Formats: sequence, structure tokens, C-alpha cells
Amino acid sequence: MMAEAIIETRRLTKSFRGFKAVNDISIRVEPGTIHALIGANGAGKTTCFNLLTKFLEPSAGSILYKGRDITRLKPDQVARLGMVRSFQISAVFSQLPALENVKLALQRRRGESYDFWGSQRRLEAYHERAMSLLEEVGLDDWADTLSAELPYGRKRALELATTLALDPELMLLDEPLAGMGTEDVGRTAELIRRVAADRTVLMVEHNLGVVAELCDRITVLARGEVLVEGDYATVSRDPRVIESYIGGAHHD
Ligand SMILES: Nc1ncnc2c1ncn2[C@@H]1O[C@H](COP(=O)(O)OP(=O)(O)OP(=O)(O)O)[C@@H](O)[C@H]1O
Repeated sequence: MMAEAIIETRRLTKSFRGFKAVNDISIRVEPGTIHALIGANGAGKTTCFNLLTKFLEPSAGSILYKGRDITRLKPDQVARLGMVRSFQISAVFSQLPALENVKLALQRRRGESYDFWGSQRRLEAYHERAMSLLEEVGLDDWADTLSAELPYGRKRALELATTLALDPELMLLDEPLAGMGTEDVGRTAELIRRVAADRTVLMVEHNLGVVAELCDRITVLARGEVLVEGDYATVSRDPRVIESYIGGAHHD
């Protein structure tokens, strides 16, 4: 018997005025894996991701999180179940230092109110944990730097730290390497590998080199449907995948 998927879609469909951007997609993400959704431009990756993270309502089909039907839940409800989308839910306050942002995220996880004027003492309780999260993402030397002043790659690392503060079981990363230079790509990929050691990661990513390096399993989408699924070696030599990338307007 197969292990229970951490997240699973069953015949998931999303139509926009009759056009099926996601058409009858059934995907299973196994716990403890790094799983990528890839595909040429317009394949339906973002739509699928937005359905999973509850930013869009499906037209048909269902989504199960650890066997529980979450199709009709709201993003904050699924976040509380342990499924957190990075770079969206974890908004970073640019005028606060990196450390304060992580403390606020820790506070939010506890469901405490958003009172950062009066709650200095309460935030201090999170100091140690926040520092260790910054360390985890390689930002310990940047703790006092205003978030706005962090270099781009470091900003993404901070966003990852604020996501980790919510202690997710499943992290959903939307193009985590987009817009990064080579050095940041290497460091961030390493970071994703590290944070994935004791959780599951599902990501949409265009950088196939990194997908090859990082991901245990890859789902290739084309025209809103699952084209192929498997490890990188399997999907990368599949003629349908090659055709879809060459035939499709992929320009990343
Ligand atoms: N809100 C919307 N209304 C109408 N059509 C949409 C909407 N969102 C997406 N689409 C269409 O659905 C298809 C899939 O789009 P989607 O953004 O999911 O693809 P993608 O694989 O993420 O592409 P990219 O790599 O370019 O981001 C595209 O043809 C797009 O034009």
C-alpha cells in the first residue's frame, strides 16, 4: 500500500470563462520529498499552485491534506494545519530589522495579536528562537539590518526564515530562485535542501538545473494537464517533455 500523501489533488480543474487552465489534475506529494511542478509557460503551474494554497477556488475536483478534504478551506485555515506558502503569507516588514521580522512571525504563530508597539517585552521571549532561525538560513550576521536593506537573495532567505517560524510541515515555494544571480541561486538551493530535511517541499520552479539537483519527484504540466511524472532522469528524457519545452514558448 502506498504511504498517505501529504497533499493530493483529485481530478482538480480550474476554468476561466470556459478555458481550462488546470484540467483534471491528480497529483500526489509524498511526505519528506522535494517535489517540483514544472512546465512550459502557460502550462498551468501557477494556477495549480494557487489552487493548492487556496488562493483560487477550484471549478471541480478536490484537494486532500494528509487525507483530509481541504478543498473548501481558506488559506489561513490550511496554514494552521501545517501547510504554508512562502513569500506570500509571510509578509516581511521592510522597515524592521531582520530579527524583528522573525520574532513577529513567531508571535503570529502563537496567535498573539499584532501589537508591535506595546509588546516589546513579549517579543523578547522569542529572541533566542528567532536568532536560531536566522542562523538556519545564514542570516545571523544580518540580524540588525533593516529588511529593506538586505540584498535580494538575503531577503528571500529572510522570507524563508519567517515561513519556518510558522513551523510548516509542508512548504510551498513559488519560484524561490526567480530573479537571482548565480551565487544566490546556489546558496538558496542549498538552503532549500537544508530546510527540507525534516519537512516536505512543493515548488514551482523554472530553473531546471536546480530542479535536477534538488527534487526527488517532478510533475511536468502541459496545457493544464499532467504530462509526465517521475524523477528528473525519467522526465528529462521523455520525448513528450522535450517536445513540450521545445514546442511550447518556454523562454526562461
Ligand atoms: N485569471 C485568469 N483568467 C484567465 N485566464 C487565466 C487566468 N490565470 C491563468 N490563465 C490562463 O491559464 C493558463 C495557465 O496559466 P498559468 O499562469 O497557470 O501558467 P504557468 O504554467 O504558471 O505559466 P508561467 O510559467 O508563464 O507562469 C494560461 O493560458 C493563462 O493565460
